[in-house]
Formats: sequence, structure tokens, C-alpha cells
Amino acid sequence: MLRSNTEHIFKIIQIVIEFDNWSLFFLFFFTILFFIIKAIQDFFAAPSFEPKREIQFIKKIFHIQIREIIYIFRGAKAMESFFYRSKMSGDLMRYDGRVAIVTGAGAGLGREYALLLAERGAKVVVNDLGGTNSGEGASTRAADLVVNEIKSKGGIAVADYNSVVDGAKVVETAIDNFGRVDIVINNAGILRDRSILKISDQDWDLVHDVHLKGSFKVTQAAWPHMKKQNYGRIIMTSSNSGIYGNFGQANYSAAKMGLIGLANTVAIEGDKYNIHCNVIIPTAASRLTQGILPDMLFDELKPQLIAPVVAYLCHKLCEDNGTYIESAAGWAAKVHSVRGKGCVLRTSIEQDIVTPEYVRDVWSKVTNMKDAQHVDNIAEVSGHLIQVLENLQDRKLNDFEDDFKFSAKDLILYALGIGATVKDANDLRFLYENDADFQPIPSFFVLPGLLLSMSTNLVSSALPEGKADLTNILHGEQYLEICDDIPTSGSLTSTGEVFDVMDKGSGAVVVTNTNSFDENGRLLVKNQSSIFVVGAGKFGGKKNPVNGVIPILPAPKRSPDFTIQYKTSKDQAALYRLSGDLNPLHIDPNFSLIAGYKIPILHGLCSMGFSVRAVLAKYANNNSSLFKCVKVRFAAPIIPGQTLKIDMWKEGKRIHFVTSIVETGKNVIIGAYMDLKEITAKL
Ligand SMILES: CCCCCCC[C@@H](O)CC(=O)SCCNC(=O)CCNC(=O)[C@H](O)C(C)(C)COP(=O)(O)OP(=O)(O)OC[C@H]1O[C@@H](n2cnc3c(N)ncnc32)[C@H](O)[C@@H]1OP(=O)(O)O
Repeated sequence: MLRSNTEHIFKIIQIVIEFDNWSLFFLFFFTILFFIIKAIQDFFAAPSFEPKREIQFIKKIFHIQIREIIYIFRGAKAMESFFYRSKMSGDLMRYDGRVAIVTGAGAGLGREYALLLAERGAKVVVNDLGGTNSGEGASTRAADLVVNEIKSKGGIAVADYNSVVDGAKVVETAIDNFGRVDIVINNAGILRDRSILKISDQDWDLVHDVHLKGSFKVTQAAWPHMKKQNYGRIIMTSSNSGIYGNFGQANYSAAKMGLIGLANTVAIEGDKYNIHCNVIIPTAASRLTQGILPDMLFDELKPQLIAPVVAYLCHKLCEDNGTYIESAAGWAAKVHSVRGKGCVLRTSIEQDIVTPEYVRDVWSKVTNMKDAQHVDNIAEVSGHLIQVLENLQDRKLNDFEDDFKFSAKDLILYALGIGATVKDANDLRFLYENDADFQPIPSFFVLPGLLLSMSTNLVSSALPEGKADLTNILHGEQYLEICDDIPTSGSLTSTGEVFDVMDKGSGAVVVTNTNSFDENGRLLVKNQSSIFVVGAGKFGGKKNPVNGVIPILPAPKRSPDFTIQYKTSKDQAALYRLSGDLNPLHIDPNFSLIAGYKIPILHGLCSMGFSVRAVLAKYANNNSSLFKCVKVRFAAPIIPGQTLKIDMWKEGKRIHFVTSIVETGKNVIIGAYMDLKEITAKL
């Protein structure tokens, strides 16, 4: 028994040494360990018996365990080889019955492609002119060596010494020797590196002939055969020198980029005949890259690490068509172009001029790649242009986006900015975050829309000529609608668009629409702002608004139902601006002079906030949740410190109001109304 156990242990060691899959080995090792521990446990748990029988029992146990260990390890070994076979060879990709032409196959990448395909059953035409790197001379040696190598390994290959420019002859070699052609790998290439000034016509032509024309000619000659057999796999070889440019390689870069263009169309034309054309963008150590790449990189760029990628692209299993694959050093990735969202350069379908100044003003939008996307085909390009025109017709111009975060502190600061005061006990709910009814004053939500307009070129993007800037813009009108329950803190995302542009002679009126959504995508707020751009009129635009611009409404003719007065403070604008509208027009005397005002004027939205407070206090018991919407026109400027008189008329759930200045009697807000969900005032 001892002898047989020793044999068994040797057997186990031998099996373990042969293990390739160590994770599998450890799995089984621990299974066995578990068995042994279990057996020992069972033994000690068993009732006591005579010592002799005990020794017998231990021997028996060990004998059985060792036999079992062998069975288990043998099982593991069998599984290991099964895994190995199925991973490495079980579904071995073969090319039996396929005929492949590999151009420039005398060395480097081409040689590796030829060897790999031949090893896996393809009959290979090893094309190589046998010239130098720069395309001089010719020799049969390079192709012959590769053919001999293939044959010595039992493969089938034939040499072809034609220039790829004579593509028909290359393909003839395939047909004469093997009767068909299934795979074309356009790999032949030369270099004639010179900086742009020094490139001769010959440098240009030769490089283009070998890379671009050669690929075209071989592909064209193979085409009828592939079409007839309803099968073909074509590879074009491009280069990062083409995609990114490389100093001294203008000729080569142009040809390599040309190959991508060639592949794009060949892929489209071949699709219905099951002829696929893909592009490989290799970085490989070859005679073309020797001396160009750093040594450390050069050593790792083994062509045999790229060949399997190309072999896969050439296999019937590969469904890609028109794909560009970059590969190097045992790494591969798909490459494709993307296009930015872009920017419409006209304000309406009627406007048929685009000025360089306008392009300058929106350049950051033209070049913004934030939402860049891949375009699949040329039909998508035309489809997109049609969409642009339809949007222009519907007056949907460019989209703008902005984020707006707010907390209780912002609500309180805003409330103070529009005159809420702790002197009025009813205002505490707007000023104290621990108040049981703490809530925002609804007009706070004009801010996301306004700040989007101020932080982007939304308004100036609408004007065909001349910019809108802080020296010539005035807030003309505002509409605000609250669409859902409003929170006391959160983060909103606002999207904005220019909705209308009017030419009022003395100025242009740009109407913007902004929608603000909460973190869950819920639409909370709609804003529509009309910005009066002084001096930007007379551009030949239309005068009247389009449908959808919310009109102002005249107040009823009778005397007001109710009036409230609020005195603004001299610091009103200084306080209000801290809510975000930092326009210097409202605080900087020098700036206001430039804008045409003797002293800084109050923010329009600040006076609107005062007016909303008045209506809310009178008709909604200061309950913001009853607010639906408000519309105002800013008819004249207000100086901080002036007293506002808000006259109100109740018409159902609509409260019309006009705001005027007590000291001058001048109307500053006209055509205004606020809609409530219900009225709480007892009249
Ligand atoms: C970039 C990001 C965006 C930034 C947003 C804003 C940032 C803020 O910091 C800016 C502000 O808060 S500015 C302060 C608040 N606004 C004001 O004080 C403006 C007061 N209004 C005025 O002075 C004049 O109405 C005035 C000067 C606007 C127009 O007066 P006039 O030139 O005399 O025009 P008028 O002859 O009365 O009318 C000509 C046509 O224009 C229409 N119109 C008049 N006032 C308008 C107004 N406020 N809004 C919209 N349209 C207005 C008239 O209806 C008339 O049109 P039409 O000829 O078709 O009848």
C-alpha cells in the first residue's frame, strides 16, 4: 500500500507541475483540502473503538483520500485542457477556401498579415515590388522570402512583384493561381518625407500613387470577382499622420487621409454585395517607421500584435463595414469623427445674410464640442440641415443651457432685495428659514432665466448685426409662470432659446424663452423675457411679435380696487444685485452715464418683485403656492429711493396692476397682471 501511495503522490506532483491554469488548480486544491478536513472531523466525531482498528481505519482513510485526490486532479486537468481548447482553438478562426491579396507583404505588417492568414488556411498572394522605402528599385527577393516561409510551414502562397498601381495584374496573379479573390489588404506604402516647401511633384505623386491610387487600383480590379461571389473583405491602411498631421509628411498625410475617404465610399458601394471595407490605423515598427519613432516605443510596436486585428476585420464573422480601427502594441480602438452641435447663423428664414461679425460673436458656440456627436452617414447630414431650416421657419433658434442652484439663504436675500421686511409679521415666512410657513416669493424664479441670458450670448446671438451688451440693453417685459410645486432649495437646469426678434426702429426687441427643470426633470418654471436693445433696430426685421409672445393687457378703466405703496431704499439696487444680476448699470455711476442715465437705475425685476409682493399680500394672503403667473412691461426707469405705488384691479382670478412712482407720478410698470389659483382676499 505504501508503494502505491508513493506512486500516487508522484503522479499528483506530475499533474500539478503540468498545470497551466493556476486558478483552476487552486480551486481544486482547496476542494481537496476541504475533503481531508471533513474526513478528519468525521473520524474524531465517530464513536471510540479499539486501537488496532483505529490504525486500520486511518490507513484506509488516507488511501481513499489519495486515490480521490488523483481523480479530482485528473478531472481538473481535463477541464483545464477543455477550457484551453475552447478558448484558444475550439472556435479557431479559419480562412480555408479564401484567397487573400496582401500588398507590400515582403516585410513588416504586410508580411505578418500574409503569414497569419496563410497559417489559418488562406491562399495568399504575397505582393511586393521589392523597392526601397522611398519607392526606388525593384526586387523579387522580399516577396519570395515570405512565400518560402509560408510554404515551409505547410501554407499556400504565391509571389507577385507588380506595382500596386497595376492593380489588375496583382489581382490576375490571384485569379490565375487560385481562381478567386476574397480578401484584399491594401498595405503597400512608401515614404518621401519633406517639409511642405521641399516636396517635389515627384515626392507627391509617388506617395499618392503607391498609397492611394494603388489601393484604388487593386480594389477596383478585385471588385468584379467579389461582387460575383457576393463576398469580399477589403482593408485600407491609413495613419495617424493623416488624422492628426505629422511634420514633414504632407504628401503622406494627404494620401493616408484620402484612404479613409476611399474606404468610406467603398464601404457604402460594397454593402449590398457583402463586400466590407474597413480601415486599419496601425502604429507599427517597420522599415517605414524605423528612425522615426523613439526606440522604447519602436521595440513594443511589433507588427504581429496588429495582424490579428486585421485578420479579424478580414474574417466573414466581422460585420463591421466602414469602421476605422487604430491598433498598436497589443491595443486596438475604434476611431470615428464627431461633430459639435453647432450654431445657427441667421435669426430667421427670411434673413439671407450672414455677417462676419455675427460669426465672430457666436464663434464659441460654433466651436463648442460639449454635445458633439458622431454622424453615421451623409443622409444624416442633409437631414440635420433640413431640421435647421425647419427650426428657422418655426423660429426655434439655438438652445442655451445653464444650471441654477439655490438655498434658503438665496430666497431670503432675494426677499430682502425686493423690500420684504421683518417689520411686517406677514413677511417673516419669506425671511426666516425656521418659520413654519417658510416659502419663496414666486418672483424669485425669474432668476434662472435671467442669469442664463446674462451668462450666455443668448440675446446678442439673435441680432444680425451689432452686439447686445450691458451698455445698451434694458429689460423691456417679463412673463413668469410657475408650473409645479416650488421647493425652498435645489438645483435647476434651464434651457433657453431666442423666440422672437423685432425691429422697433429705436431698438431691437429680443424675446427669449427659458424653461427651468428640477433634478428629476420636472418643469418648474417658464420665463419669457423681452430685452430692449437700444440702438440695435433698423436692421430690416419685422415689427410685430409672433404668436406665443405673451401680450401685455391694459388695466380696467375704473379706479383701482386697491393700492399699496412701498418705498424703495437708496441701497435697493445694491442689495437686489446680490441675487445675481450684477449689471453695473444699477450701481456704477460712470457706467450708467455711458448707458445714458444720469444716475444708476433700479433693476426692472426688482420693481416687479415689489409689485408681486403687493398683489400676493393683498389677494393671496402671502401664500406663494396660489401664484400662477405674472406679466409686466417696464415702461420707464426707477431711481433707487423712489416710492412705488401699485394700483390693483381684480378681474376673477386675474389681478391687473400698474406701478407708478409717487414722487413723479410716472408709470413704470404697465399692462401688467398676475393670475392666481384662487383669491383669498375678502373684498
Ligand atoms: C443679456 C442678458 C439680458 C439681460 C436682461 C436685463 C438686465 C437688467 O439688468 C436690465 C434692467 O433691469 S434695465 C431696468 C429696467 N428697464 C427699464 O428701466 C426700461 C424702461 N423702459 C423704457 O425706458 C422704454 O420703454 C424703452 C427705452 C425700453 C423704450 O422706449 P422708446 O424707445 O421710447 O420706445 P417707444 O417709442 O415707447 O416704443 C417703440 C416700440 O417699442 C415698444 N416698446 C416700448 N417699450 C417697450 C418695452 N419696455 N418692452 C418691449 N417693447 C417696448 C413699443 O410697443 C413700440 O412698438 P410699436 O412701435 O410696435 O408699437
